[in-house]
Amino acid sequence: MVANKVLTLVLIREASRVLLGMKKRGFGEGRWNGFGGKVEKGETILQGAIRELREESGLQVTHLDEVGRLMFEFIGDPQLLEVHVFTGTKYTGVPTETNEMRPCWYAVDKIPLKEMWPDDKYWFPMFLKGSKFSGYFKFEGHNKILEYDLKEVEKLPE
Ligand SMILES: Nc1[nH]c(=O)nc2c1ncn2[C@H]1C[C@H](O)[C@@H](COP(=O)(O)OP(=O)(O)OP(=O)(O)O)O1
Ligand SMILES: [Mg+2]
Ligand SMILES: [Mg+2]
Repeated sequence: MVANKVLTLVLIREASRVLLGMKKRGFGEGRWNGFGGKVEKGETILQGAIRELREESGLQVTHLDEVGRLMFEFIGDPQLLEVHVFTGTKYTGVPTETNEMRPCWYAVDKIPLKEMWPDDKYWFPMFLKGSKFSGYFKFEGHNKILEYDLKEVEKLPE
């Protein structure tokens, strides 16, 4: 058995806009996404989310809410990605471009779904209306979803 790779994804939200970043390098390069990355040894998943947000956007938060749990399988890779999606509305600092991300606010009705991971078009609407969601996506390469399962949930799995 291979342990899942645990990742975070943070979406900072205001009433009518969401902060996204253009990923400049590495996994998901060239796509708009939330901020996040690998959870490191010795930190909780929430601490990892807060740290990655600061490292990649310059924003500081003390609190985030977990709103989504997404599992990704890539054909040929036995390791599943377990992505914990968080959101927050209160922050300090100014979004700042980093080596990894170029931040930009997007109006909630102008989310650039065609330039995001293909799964986002399924779950982003759930996120925007304030629901919690849990999903699984099976990818062939980075562009093609072979199958998926997604539902709104009252409570995220443990
Ligand atoms: N299918 C998918 N849909 C999506 O919306 N976000 C995804 C995704 N698959 C991965 N992600 C997110 C999760 C996480 O925020 C990011 C991948 O982590 P990163 O490569 O950014 O890790 P790090 O920021 O730790 O990078 P390094 O510090 O360079 O190792 O992409
Ligand atoms: Mg990252
Ligand atoms: Mg990292």
